[in-house]
Amino acid sequence: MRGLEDELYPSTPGKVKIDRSHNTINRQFHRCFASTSTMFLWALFLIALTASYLSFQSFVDSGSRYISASWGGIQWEKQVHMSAQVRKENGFSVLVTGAAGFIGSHVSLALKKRGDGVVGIDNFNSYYDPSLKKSRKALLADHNVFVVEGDINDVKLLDKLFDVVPFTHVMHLAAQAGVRYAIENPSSYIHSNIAGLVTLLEACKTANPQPSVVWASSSSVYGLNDKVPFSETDQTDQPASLYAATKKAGEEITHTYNHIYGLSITGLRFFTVYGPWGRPDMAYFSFTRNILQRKPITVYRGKDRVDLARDFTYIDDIVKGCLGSLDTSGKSTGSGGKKSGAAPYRIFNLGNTNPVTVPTLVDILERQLKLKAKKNVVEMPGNGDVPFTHANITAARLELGYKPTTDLQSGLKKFVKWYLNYYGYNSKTTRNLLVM
Ligand SMILES: O=C(O)[C@H]1O[C@H](OP(=O)(O)OP(=O)(O)OC[C@H]2O[C@@H](n3ccc(=O)[nH]c3=O)[C@H](O)[C@@H]2O)[C@H](O)[C@@H](O)[C@H]1O
Repeated sequence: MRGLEDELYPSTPGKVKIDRSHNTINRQFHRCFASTSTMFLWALFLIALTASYLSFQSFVDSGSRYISASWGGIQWEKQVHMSAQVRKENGFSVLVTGAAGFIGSHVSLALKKRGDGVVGIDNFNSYYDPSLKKSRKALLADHNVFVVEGDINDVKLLDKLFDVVPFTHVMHLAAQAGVRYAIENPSSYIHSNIAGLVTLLEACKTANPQPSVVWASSSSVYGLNDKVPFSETDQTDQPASLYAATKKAGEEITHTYNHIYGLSITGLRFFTVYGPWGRPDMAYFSFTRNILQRKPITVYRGKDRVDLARDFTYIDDIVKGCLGSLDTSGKSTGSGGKKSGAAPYRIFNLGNTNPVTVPTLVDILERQLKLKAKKNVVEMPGNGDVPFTHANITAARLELGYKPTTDLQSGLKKFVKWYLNYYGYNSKTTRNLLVM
């Protein structure tokens, strides 16, 4: 008699026995029934296999975008405490979101250096090379800044952090950045820039004491505005990208939390920030990489062959603007989720006030790298870009003491120096590369 295992597998070809007994019909019926149930079992097995493969894939995908690292425990709390320790009179304890990001890591370091307590949070997503984020985290760890691996959408984590540390300020820099990537992955902008923002504001509103919040808006909110330079009072109701729309929505959402709960809010409209430890997705960074690797770069051009221009702003100037914002933010007025008076609501441009065209950016890089770029000049695709940006910084100058001091040439020099060093273009190799 064949066992269940035998029924699951077909007989060896060429070895099928012919059944000649008088019970043939009965046996054939059984055999037929057995082969149907075999097929059914196989089908079930395949469905289960496919389902587990798909769920494993989605686990891997989501895991690589939002690494859900574990947090909590005595040791973890100790690290958070240590990192939040204030080392000067009237210093702040600041929660920096997006601390392993470009601007976040620079701001965290500057705060720590002047004696404020800093705790970072970052989800280390894979929008660009997470190893660069890990290196920034390591750099911060060398300066006693602890970066918690977690997502700002994690309510329990935020509650825990506010439990452990009575943060005086939140510097909210975590976001899905990038103007053109929104075409590819719109939901990531909603996840970080809308849902994440609301989750964070909920935690801030409930915290006791309520922290003052300074957060990253963007020059992109000016969208199709053509009145130059861009002032904070200009219209911002014509965003050109989903990224810009989520940042504009952020300005409205933060206003609501200021109005209802008395949270002190300062929104900073950053203008194309660049510098060492920068973002690989941005033009100055990817142009440098491609030029060094002798790969072509694509230079976008506006209608009627007009060059695109940006008010490129150096990271150190932006850091000063962020610190100035924290220093002047004023207090939140609410407690236990209730407002007890009006709190400041402010928005500032942080730009350089000196727009430079993209071809000029390329010229500067060519000179500094001593290499010629292979340029493909194409018309700007309609995927969210705007033709130019130019900041009016009067308000920031008056209220924050903001005064940018680094022009594009000097800033790029520092960036290129960092880039060559970080990516191991040692002096010998670099000398080989520095041939026009
Ligand atoms: O101020 C902001 O709020 C935003 O600044 C930044 O956006 P952008 O000003 O668009 O910077 P970036 O991508 O470096 O492109 C610069 C120029 O190069 C052109 N560009 C770009 C890529 C390319 O391959 N070719 C090209 O010509 C391109 O057409 C553009 O003219 C941040 O990424 C964004 O997160 C947000 O913070």
